Amino acid sequence: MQDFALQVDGLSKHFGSVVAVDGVSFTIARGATVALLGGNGAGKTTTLSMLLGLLLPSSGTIRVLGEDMVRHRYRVLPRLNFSSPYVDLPHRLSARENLTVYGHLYGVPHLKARVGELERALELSEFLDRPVGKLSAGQKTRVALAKALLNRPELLLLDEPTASLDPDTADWMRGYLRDYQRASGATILLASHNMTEVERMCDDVLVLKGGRLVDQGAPSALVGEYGRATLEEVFLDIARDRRAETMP
Ligand SMILES: Nc1ncnc2c1ncn2[C@@H]1O[C@H](COP(=O)(O)OP(=O)(O)OP(=O)(O)O)[C@@H](O)[C@H]1O
Repeated sequence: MQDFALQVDGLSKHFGSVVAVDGVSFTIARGATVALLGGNGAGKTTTLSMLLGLLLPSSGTIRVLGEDMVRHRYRVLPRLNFSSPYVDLPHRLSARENLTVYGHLYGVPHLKARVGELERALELSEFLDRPVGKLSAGQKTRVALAKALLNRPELLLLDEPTASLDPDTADWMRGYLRDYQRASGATILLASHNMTEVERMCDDVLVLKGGRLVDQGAPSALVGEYGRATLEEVFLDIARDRRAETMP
């Protein structure tokens, strides 16, 4: 039997009359790197929030690392982590204090050494002792990624992980995440609007539109299926409902 990091079945989320996620089902094998794609308002952040146990689904089931997320999320939460530009770290605490507080919350052993490891790996030294509220957007993103890696998660959920990074730092960060994934065997699910990033990092993509899963597959397979040269063009076809015109 295949070992899944994520098994999602019939997942929906309604906010009053707004249907943010509408009957989404997918599985992600352990060790895969998968992208959640979709235009603004497609339901990516809502889906990630449900996978993290931050939002309760209106219906459907989620199994994370084999555990039912609604009934047993406390069993599985120590084994995953996330970063999101929409979740701020406490502003008055320095980056080091933030990492230390979160490290204690996650019960990270040898915490000082782990923060030191991440400081070196993610090159945080220059701003580690500054208040997070005073950091640039890109520096905050790096601290948020360090926070997400503190407990060496088996499942890493990343919402636009490189959105505020300059192209050089973004490229380096992608390399770091790929190395982490290879060394640890972790599974990564990332929401991104950067198609080049997705083509470089991801084994598979899940495409959401209006809360529904409208397509999925390996980036190269989708590019071939749509008769396009890049994933960016596939994305535009899906966003603009051009699939029928491009398919034989
Ligand atoms: N708490 C809420 N109350 C009402 N509607 C909500 C709430 N959260 C999300 N929505 C709506 O649900 C839909 C999906 O939003 P979501 O944030 O998941 O989209 P997204 O794919 O992450 O978009 P983006 O790329 O713009 O970040 C949107 O129409 C949004 O307005």
